[in-house]
Amino acid sequence: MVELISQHVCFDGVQGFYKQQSKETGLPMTFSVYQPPQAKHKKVPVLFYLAGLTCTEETFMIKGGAQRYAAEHGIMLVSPDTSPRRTGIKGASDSWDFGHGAGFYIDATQAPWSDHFRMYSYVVHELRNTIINNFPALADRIGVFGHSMGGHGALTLALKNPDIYKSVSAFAPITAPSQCPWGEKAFSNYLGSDQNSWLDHDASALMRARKTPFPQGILIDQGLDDQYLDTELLPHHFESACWAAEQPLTLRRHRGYDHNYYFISTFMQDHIAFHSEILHK
Ligand SMILES: N[C@@H](CCC(=O)N[C@@H](CS)C(=O)NCC(=O)O)C(=O)O
Repeated sequence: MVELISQHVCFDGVQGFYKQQSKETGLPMTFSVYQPPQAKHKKVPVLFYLAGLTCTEETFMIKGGAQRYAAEHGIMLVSPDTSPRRTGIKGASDSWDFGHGAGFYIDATQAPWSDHFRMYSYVVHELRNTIINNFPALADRIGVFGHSMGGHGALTLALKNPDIYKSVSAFAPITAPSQCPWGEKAFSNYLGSDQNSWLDHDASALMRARKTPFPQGILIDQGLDDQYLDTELLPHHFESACWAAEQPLTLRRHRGYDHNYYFISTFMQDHIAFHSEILHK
């Protein structure tokens, strides 16, 4: 059962915040949905947005500036929280880049995380079914995008499920988590020390093992003044993986922009248009 927390008219559509008891995480999960005005009369394509470290289901809806463009294109927006909350796991709130607010869109295999930190199955299966069953959503026209940790989530979820996600893009994604401090911290705790298991959640490694998974292209925007560019994000790894996989990639590097939502909102219009063109075909 989906519980409505609040809703607001926005660009003639409806911005809503919801809560649902999750079977995957075993806890109540919050999520947000923007229904464009077209959804009053017909089912519309759906675009999932996965946010970054420390964010919630509100961050993108408040700061991304996406609703105006989603209303123009007739696209529904869905954004989950970035992890289960109030897990009771010791230390889960101690750091900003791991635990609560940092689910990394994977299913943890290691205790004590594995009971609740199941964001991959929650987003790919449970939340998707919730949206299809409770909102005017077209089940076969789903795209995914995200930022930073959520950019990693978008790329890996799409690469693992090209049958589900027809379009994928990202803002400043973590592209090779098995080779950066954020990813190493999360994966060693959630997945354990066997680094082979990490590669199944590493966008660059996944891309290298595929052949043109998204023939209509992938769009990535990256700020060149992003403080995490050379330590955590490493877009050149994904760029060379796409080259090896013959995957068309538009990777735009922007002088002056940093890691935050001022950067994201600047290029939001292009991302919504990119997804709309593929999802409406
Ligand atoms: N350590 C800092 C930075 C965390 C950070 O930059 N998070 C990014 C995602 S990796 C973000 O989107 N923050 C939310 C925001 O800018 O509103 C904090 O806790 O605020």
